This record gives sequence, structure tokens and C-alpha cells, in this order.
Amino acid sequence: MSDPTRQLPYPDALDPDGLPAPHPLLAPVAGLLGTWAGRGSGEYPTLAEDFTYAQEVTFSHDGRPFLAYEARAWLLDADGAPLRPAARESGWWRLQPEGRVEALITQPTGIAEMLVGRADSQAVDLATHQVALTPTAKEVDATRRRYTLTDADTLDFVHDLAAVGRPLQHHLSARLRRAGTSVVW
Ligand code: HEM
Repeated sequence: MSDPTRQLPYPDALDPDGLPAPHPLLAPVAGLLGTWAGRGSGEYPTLAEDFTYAQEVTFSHDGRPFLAYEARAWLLDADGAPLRPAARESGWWRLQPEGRVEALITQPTGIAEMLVGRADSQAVDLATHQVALTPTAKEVDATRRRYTLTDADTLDFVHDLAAVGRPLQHHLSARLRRAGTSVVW
């Protein structure tokens, strides 16, 4: 039986100023470390209706040159109340010299994305390197993601999608606030 009070010898850190110190290659993405929450909206030409959603995103590290990434979203009704669980994903953002990023992100819908791109202290841009699909997953050809630190506590996110036979186009936009600041679901 595992003991829930047992401390991992190498816990993940959410705070860039805490211990372990972030690996130097994480410098361009240090501003992302922590938990973010907020709201977004989405659309796609195959969908009958646009939608609004809430999302929580966490970036952490264990001292090595990658971010652990986790995100979960749920749809909201017209009054802003939770409607049902939506997209979840988790993965690893591997930082390379000169702010180059290699990201691996998987979703429970059977989609595994490998993305490459660049980070500077203001923004991270990622675009598809490869997509792998389980046999029953929806067809996804490519995605493009931009994460912008509008200020130290505000993270804007835009996600474009080429899927189900449609060319790359807007799927999601969200504004997230650093947890502990004024979060609006
Ligand atoms: C915050 C994250 C996301 C939210 C809230 C979201 C929301 C939605 C919603 C509401 C739908 C309509 C189907 C349904 O009701 O489930 C949908 C469809 C879809 N989404 Fe997303 N999505 C997100 C992220 C993603 C990502 C990361 C991908 C791909 C890498 C993706 C790919 C798709 C595809 C392929 C469809 C199906 C389109 C179709 O069959 O017509 N979504 N999404």
C-alpha cells in the first residue's frame, strides 16, 4: 500500500523562485510555471454551435530541462455554469538551446501531438511536427498553438486546428489568470 503522507524525493515545483531551481534551459518559459485558470470560447466549421469553456492549466518542473504540462477544460452554459467535462491533455515541453521547444501532448480522445516551436519570455509558438491517432480517434492533421504572457499574471491562448478534412483554422481562444489572482470561471 502506498503511504499518502510519503514525500517524493523529487517533487515537482510550480514556483520559478523555489527549489529545485529551474534548469537554465527553462529560462524562456519560467514565466509559465504555476497554475492558471480562466475562460475561453471555441468554434469549428463542422460544429453546429460555438461554445464557451473554463480551463485550468498547470506547468511544473523537477529541475530538468522540460515542463510538465497538464490542462483540463469543461464547457459552460449561457449563464457560465459548468455543463460537462471537455478536453483534457497532458504532456512534456522539452526546452532546447535558443528557446527551441519540442512538445509531446496526449489527449484521451486518442490523439497524440508532437509539436515544435520557439519560446521567448513573452510567447510560445508551437506547430505540429507529427500527429499520431488511435484507430477510433477523429482525424487530426495539424494544430498550431500560441501562448502569450500578456502580463505576468495573464496567459492568452489561441489554438488552430486542421481536422476532419478542414484546413488549419481557429478552434479555441482563452484568457487565463494566474491562480491566486482574480480567476473568473
Ligand atoms: C480547451 C480545449 C478544448 C475544448 C474546450 C474543445 C471543445 C470542443 C467541442 C465542444 C467540440 C464539439 C464536440 C463535442 O461537443 O465534444 C470539439 C470538437 C473537436 N475538437 Fe476540440 N476542444 C478542445 C481542444 C481540442 C484539441 C487540443 C484538439 C486537437 C488536437 C481538438 C480537436 C477537436 C476535433 C478533431 C473535434 C471534432 C470536430 C468534428 O468532428 O466536427 N480539440 N472540441
